[in-house]
Amino acid sequence: MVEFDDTFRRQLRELFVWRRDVRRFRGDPLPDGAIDRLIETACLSPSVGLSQPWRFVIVDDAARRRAVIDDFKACNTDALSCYAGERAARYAALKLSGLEQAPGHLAVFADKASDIGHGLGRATMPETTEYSVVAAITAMWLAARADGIGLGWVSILNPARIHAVLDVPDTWKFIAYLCIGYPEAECDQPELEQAKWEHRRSADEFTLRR
Ligand SMILES: Cc1cc2c(cc1C)N(C[C@H](O)[C@H](O)[C@H](O)COP(=O)(O)O)c1[nH]c(=O)[nH]c(=O)c1N2
Repeated sequence: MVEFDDTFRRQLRELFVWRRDVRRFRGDPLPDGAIDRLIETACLSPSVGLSQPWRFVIVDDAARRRAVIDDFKACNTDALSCYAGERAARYAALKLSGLEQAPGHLAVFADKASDIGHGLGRATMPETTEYSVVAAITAMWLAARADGIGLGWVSILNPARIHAVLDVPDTWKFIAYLCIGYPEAECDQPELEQAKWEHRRSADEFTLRR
């Protein structure tokens, strides 16, 4: 039986507070096998029916990385055009990916066709496949931070384009593109909060009692 003491609980709380979405990476590379170890930890996550629908693609190929960066730039330009006035100026000033600097690129997909888990839990809620993959990404995000490694989630991308660039099976649904590396700085406040784009609100605002 494993027990966790107060010191551990305090540190775990600190891990949640200090986990960040990282867009600014130092240039130094990750140790050999670091991404594989994060994937192993992510694979301990809960999944609907134990379906383990997560599929990981470590992207090392320079041409594929370049294609992803180009897609991000195109999508980010489109996104900017949806804002006007002061909000547009604020959006334009945000740094919304570390794709160019991050030593590690990792794409994450959900396999919608896998029969692992024999369909348990998915009949009325097929989207639980994607939820399971997001649960794994969250675990990886925290595990990375515990190792001093930063992770940045990029969703300003065209899923069909990423699918084609990475040449993965049609049944895989694109969930996330992750930049991984050592952060330039540590902070206990989201970067979007520092940039005054949005602020973190209290849990009361999101909690109903019935
Ligand atoms: C599904 C999803 C998708 C994205 C993100 C997150 C998640 C959960 N986030 C990161 C997001 O902006 C960040 O989590 C919040 O601003 C809160 O900051 P911390 O994660 O607490 O640092 C994110 N950030 C970014 O710079 N570019 C992006 O495309 C995205 N996309």
